[in-house]
This record gives sequence, C-alpha cells and structure tokens, in this order.
Amino acid sequence: GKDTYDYIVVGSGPGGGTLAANLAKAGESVLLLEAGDDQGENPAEKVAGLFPLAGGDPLMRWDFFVKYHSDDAITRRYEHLTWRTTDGQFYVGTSPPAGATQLGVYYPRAGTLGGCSTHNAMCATLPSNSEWQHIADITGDDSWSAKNMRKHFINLENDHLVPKGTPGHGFNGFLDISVNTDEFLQNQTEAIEVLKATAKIMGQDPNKVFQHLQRDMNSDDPDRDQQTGLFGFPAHRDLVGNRVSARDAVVQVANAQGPRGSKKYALTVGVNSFVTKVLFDKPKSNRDDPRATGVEYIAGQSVYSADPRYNSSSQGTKKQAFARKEVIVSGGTFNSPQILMLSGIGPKADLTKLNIPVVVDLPGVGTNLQDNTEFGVAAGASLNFTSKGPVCTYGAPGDPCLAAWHQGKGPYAQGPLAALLATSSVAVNNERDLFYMVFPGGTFRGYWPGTTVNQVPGDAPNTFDFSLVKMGSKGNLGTLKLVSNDPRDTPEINFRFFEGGGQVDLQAIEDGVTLGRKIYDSVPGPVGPFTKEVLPCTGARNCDVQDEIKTQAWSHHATSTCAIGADSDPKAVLDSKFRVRGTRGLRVVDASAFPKTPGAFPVVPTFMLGMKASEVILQDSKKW
Ligand SMILES: Cc1cc2nc3c(=O)[nH]c(=O)nc-3n(C[C@H](O)[C@H](O)[C@H](O)COP(=O)(O)OP(=O)(O)OC[C@H]3O[C@@H](n4cnc5c(N)ncnc54)[C@H](O)[C@@H]3O)c2cc1C
Repeated sequence: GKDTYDYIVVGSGPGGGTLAANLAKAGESVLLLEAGDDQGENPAEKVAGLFPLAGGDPLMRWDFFVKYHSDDAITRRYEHLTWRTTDGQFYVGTSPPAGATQLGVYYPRAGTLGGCSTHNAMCATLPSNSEWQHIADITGDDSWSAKNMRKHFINLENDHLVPKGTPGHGFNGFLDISVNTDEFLQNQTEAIEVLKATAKIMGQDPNKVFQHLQRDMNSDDPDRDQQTGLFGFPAHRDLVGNRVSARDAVVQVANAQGPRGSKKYALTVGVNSFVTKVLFDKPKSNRDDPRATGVEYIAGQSVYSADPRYNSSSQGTKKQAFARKEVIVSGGTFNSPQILMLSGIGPKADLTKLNIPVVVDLPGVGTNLQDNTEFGVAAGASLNFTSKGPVCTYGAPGDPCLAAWHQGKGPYAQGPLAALLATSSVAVNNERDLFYMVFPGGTFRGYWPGTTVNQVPGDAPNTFDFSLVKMGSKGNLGTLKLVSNDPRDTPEINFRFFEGGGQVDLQAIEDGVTLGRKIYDSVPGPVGPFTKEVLPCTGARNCDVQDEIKTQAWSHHATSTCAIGADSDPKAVLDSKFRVRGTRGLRVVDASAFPKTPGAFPVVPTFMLGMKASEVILQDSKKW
C-alpha cells in the first residue's frame, strides 16, 4: 500500500538521521518520521557561532524538566531551579514567588529535523578506545572493537584539521569537523595569556600555544587516551562556519537527483510527525516473538507537550505507516524509552499501572540513565577579556559578525576557543577523564529558560571559565518513567547524580577544580592575578567545594536508557545488533543504546552508532 516502506525510522538525530540516509542510499525504501520541522535555513541553526541562540529557539527546542537527586532537599538548593509562576511564566532560582510550582532543572533537547545536532555546541570528540572495547567485552561482539569503530568514524568524517590522508581520519564523509583558525585565536589577546599559563602547568611549551590549539585530540595514536594538555577544539562545522548536522545527511540523500531530475533515493521524510507507538503483529505461535509491523503517529505541529508552542487543544491527525522489514526507534534518550513503553515494551509493573497492554516485559527500559556531569572553575582576572575584530550582537540588527560570516569569516565561523584535557586522581588506566571548555569573558553555569520573570545574574567580562565535563561517569542509577499513557506527556526523569558508584565522580570534579585554581594562580600580570573566585566559591576560596559540586552540577548529554548489554543481563534492552530483546523487526539506534555515556561529548559516538547500525541492518535486509 501507499504507506508501506522497507524501513521506518523514528527520529532524525545523529542516530536516526544518519541511519535513514544510509539505508536509502543502499537502495531500501525508507520513511523517516520526525516530530519537529525543518529549520535548516534558520540562522540560529545554520550559523555555527550562533549556537547559544539555537538552544533557546522556540521553533526548535523541546523543554524537559528533570531532577538530579533522589533527595529533594539537594534539588531545592540548585541555583537555577525552574518554577512555573501562577500566571504561567518561568521563575529561575531558589526563592520563587508565592504559589509557584516547582518544575525541576531545565534540560534542553531539540525537536527538529537533525535532532540535537542542530542546536548543540558542535563539540566533536571521540570516546576512549576502552569505551568501545567495553561494549565488545560485555556482548562478546568484536565488531564493537575500537579498531572497527574507527572505520565508521572514517566513513563519517570530512576532516579539516589534519593533512589529507592522515591515518585514522576520513575526508569524504558528510560530517565536517574543523578547529578554529589561527587568526581567530590570535585575536584573543588576554585569553592567550591564560592559555600560556595553562600550557606551562600541563608541561607544554607556553611559547607554542597556537600549535597546541591545532593539536588533534581525535588522533589514532596508540597513547591518545592518555594524552593531556591543550588541544584544538574539534567542532562539527565546515570551514566557512556552517553547522553540519544529521539534517545534512538526510537532506543530501532526500534531495539527490537521478537521471532527468528524478528522485535518486527512496527516502521519504515526514516532518511534523510525532510517533506515539510501534505496532506489532499477533505472533503465530507462542514461541514466536512479536514482530514490529509499523507505527502510529500524530501528523501535526507541536503536538508534544515539551514543545513550547504546544497547545492541548490542537489534536493533529492520527495516522499509521507500515514497514515490510523493520522499525527503528531513534527518538533520543528521553523519547525512545517513552515510545517503547507506550508500545508495551518495558517494566511490566509500571506498564500495567498505566493500563498499557504489555507486549514484552523488559525491565531495563528507562533505567541506567547516565550523563556527563558538568561543573566549572571560574575566576575574575585583573583585566577584561576582549577580542580584536568585530563585536557581535548575537541576533540583534546590524550584527557585524553576521556580515563577516556571510564571507565565511569572523567569530561566527568559529567555535569554543580551546580544549584542555586532564587526568583526575580517580582516572582508570590513567585515561584522561576531565575535559575543559575554555570560555573567556563569562561563566557557563548550565541551562535554564531564556525568558524568566526574574533576572538571572550574569558574570562580569573579566571572568574566565574552565568549564568542566566529567568523562566516564560512574553513576548509573538514573531513571525515566512515564507519568501516564498519554504520549503527549513528558516523562519523569531523575539522574541521581553522585549516588551509588557515582560518588567517585565528585572526587574527580574536585580534582578538576584544584587544577583550574592552580592555573589561575600562575597567570602573570597584567591579566593576573585572579583575585576573586566566581565558581565554585564566590569571592574567597572558602566554600565546601564538594558540596557546591553536589548541589550545582548540571548536564546535557543524557544517554543509556535502552542500553545494549549481555544476553545474560536482565536489564539489557538491546543486543549488540541494536535489536530490542523479545521482539522481531525492532531496533533502537541513538544515544539511548550506549551502556555507558561515551567520552566527553556523545554526538560523534552517536553518529558512529548510526553508521554501524546501517551496516548491521543492511546485512539482515535480505532475510525479510
Ligand atoms: C544544548 C545542547 C548542547 C549540546 N552540545 C553537545 C556538543 O557540543 N557535543 C556533543 O557531542 N553533544 C552535545 N549535545 C548532546 C548531543 O547533541 C546529543 O547527545 C545527540 O544529538 C543525541 O542524538 P540522538 O540521535 O540520540 O537523539 P536526538 O539528537 O535527541 O534526536 C532525536 C530526534 O527524534 C525526534 N523525536 C523524538 N521523539 C519523537 C517521536 N515520538 N516521533 C518522531 N520524532 C521524535 C526529535 O525531534 C529529534 O529530532 C548537546 C545537547 C544539547 C541539548
């Protein structure tokens, strides 16, 4: 029939978008259903340097509110806790106006073609080799070895940092990866002085800072995961400052033309299509697992309540589509488990309580939620941080940086200044586990809604911030549960930071603060001395650092709610080929599949999952 395809892919992020494009390119007919619409020409998405605007854009964003702790007393101390006031607005802080309802910690996601790769900060880093090997070890599937996964990276990447032909990198893939230009870096007069001091502390030559800022952190060196110090900041954007995302993979294949202008590949992209459940056939015998045959979805804009434009009175149109071969769920870490549970796949007791008929009792769905915890060490310098060149207005009229971007130049064609990698006292195998993003002129303190009834204080232009991402988090007690059987409701999410085995992450982050302080103390005049701490303490360094980390850490790299695991593991949702256990014709391919949060930034590893899944799904394509 008209609505039947070989494959249906749900969600167009780095997992699903990459996969749908590859399946279609291989000759399969594919329906890609995406809840959001296409904002590819929106400057907030397209202009690399406007990424701070992208995260808050109501045309792209989905708003989730989460908890980070089991203990509500800790949550109540979070300085950017978000509340809904009695007149429906947001308040951010710890002293809400009377009658306000506590929403939780604001947690951004993108509901648009290309998923979160269209509004993220573009940081494009590989996890350590041991993280891939871990998946091979628990599943016994050697195709997860770092060596094999490197092959997928090579096919994905279009590298602009290292000379063409450098082993371990790709130069023909769709995902451009580049670092800042020398010219841009040399414009950061004061910040470079801090980076010189950083180099010295890290055992690098302070007179070669610009060389360090072209150093390749994604190399295939055998000791790469032990290398520390300053590096270039790899970002998924091209050399003239266009963001490159999963949207590009999709659009290139969907728009490709064959002879006489016909459509070259059978990729149908349905935007404004919010999938509410997977459909199954009735097994022919008790021994057969239920087979996914298609999906049910709502055609309509902003039908999910995470969408800031959501209006409960707009119902959209209920539709169905069918798959001859397989259904692949790629809705991301929050939505893939939601879709599975709405379809009857999840912890039996939870589903029964919500009157959802159980198709497969799979207790791991929505458990094992993990993230990179983030924090920072920031301090006030003796001078303000400035940049030679145009002063950007971030979207306000007459922006000289936007004019420069149209020429492929200027700050908007660039990304975060520099990356610093270090090893904490609790690092395993001496692998680097602290990733700092270097921000002159402000402090990154996490996420909260852009429009609030109160003013959320900013930081002074003399502030410098080593914003810290903890790699290899040890916490795995996070949970995601449905609150009802209404697909429009957002789930209840609690990360349970620093609980259970996650306590060790506190020590690692405290070590990260200590290193940052050591660097600030070593910066000579006129940029130094850094007399006032901004984070974790305010003013003098006399706060309880672990308590600050515990109460104020944030995150935005959620993973692992539909994790791959061993056949013997009752909590494993997927096998090593992304197949949902206890079903046929159903897989999950996105960041929810990682048994552990990969590296410092999940987006490139998730693109690699999309590449790997394409290969394993195509190997099975003749079987159906
Ligand atoms: C503000 C921000 C900054 C970030 N910065 C970085 C960074 O610099 N580097 C990095 O590596 N990572 C970063 N991340 C994280 C990274 O972008 C994500 O981990 C990654 O995009 C996850 O990919 P995914 O395919 O699992 O899911 P997503 O990217 O979330 O894509 C899921 C897609 O599915 C769609 N969808 C969901 N439910 C349904 C449904 N029911 N029906 C139809 N469609 C549906 C969504 O609209 C979305 O398009 C950032 C994330 C955010 C939010």
